[in-house]
Amino acid sequence: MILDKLADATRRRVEALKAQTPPEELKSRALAMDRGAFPFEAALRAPDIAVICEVKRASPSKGVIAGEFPYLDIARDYEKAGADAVSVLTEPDYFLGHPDYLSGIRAQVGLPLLRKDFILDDCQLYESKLIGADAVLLICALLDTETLKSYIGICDSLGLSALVEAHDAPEIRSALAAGARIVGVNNRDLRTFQVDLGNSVRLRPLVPGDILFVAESGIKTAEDVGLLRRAGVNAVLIGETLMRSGDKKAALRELRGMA
Ligand SMILES: O=C(O)c1ccccc1NCC(=O)[C@H](O)[C@H](O)COP(=O)(O)O
Repeated sequence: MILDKLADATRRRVEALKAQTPPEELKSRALAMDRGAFPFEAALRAPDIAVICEVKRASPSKGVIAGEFPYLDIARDYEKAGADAVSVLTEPDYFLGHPDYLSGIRAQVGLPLLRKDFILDDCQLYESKLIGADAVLLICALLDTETLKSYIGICDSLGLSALVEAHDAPEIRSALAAGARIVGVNNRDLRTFQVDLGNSVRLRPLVPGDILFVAESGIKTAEDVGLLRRAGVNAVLIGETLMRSGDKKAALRELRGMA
């Protein structure tokens, strides 16, 4: 299954990161940074459904999405188009991402930034803070409840928000037991790559109203966003649809049903 391959590749990157910089040094440098005021969470509490726009070059399900990849222009276009936050894929092996994409975007874009990667070790949380992330993705299928809880605690100490991703009811229960303040439901089944927006709609009632709910993956039209808005979703995370659009502003207006 793809998650096993992603986890194996991540473990190799974690070893390389630790060989490059001792974990204690990563930790002390990250903790010395300003903690901030959790801008990612604030952005998701928008009056209408918030849109997190993703900078995504390739994916395991779709292969290369963007042959040309002017990631700074893409992120700046998202900001000009009225995105609420930007998600940046930094995973190099299957998504052709890089941590430098996030730090480069941080230098030029004022929106809250989500680091989209596969976190398996606390040193990646410190690294995420150091490269300029405001939020990280924690995936229930990769982390047990105790580890999620511990990582959310580290995120809190750094001023990072944690988007805790679930795909089914047991994973939602694990996310909530770990203290997640933002739960993301992935509409893509990572075993089959089948997308079903009904997954977010069905799981929405399991998450209390004071916890932010993000619907992730496979969102293509204003009708999709409307369905999720009516289901009480706080935010949508959209990658491929926006990446394939030449006019980000028009695409975002269209998705929000404002065209
Ligand atoms: O996108 C994939 O193929 C994928 C495969 C395995 C693990 C994660 C994957 N995607 C990460 C994401 O969460 C999406 O990039 C994000 O939700 C946006 O999805 P989309 O709008 O469908 O590009």
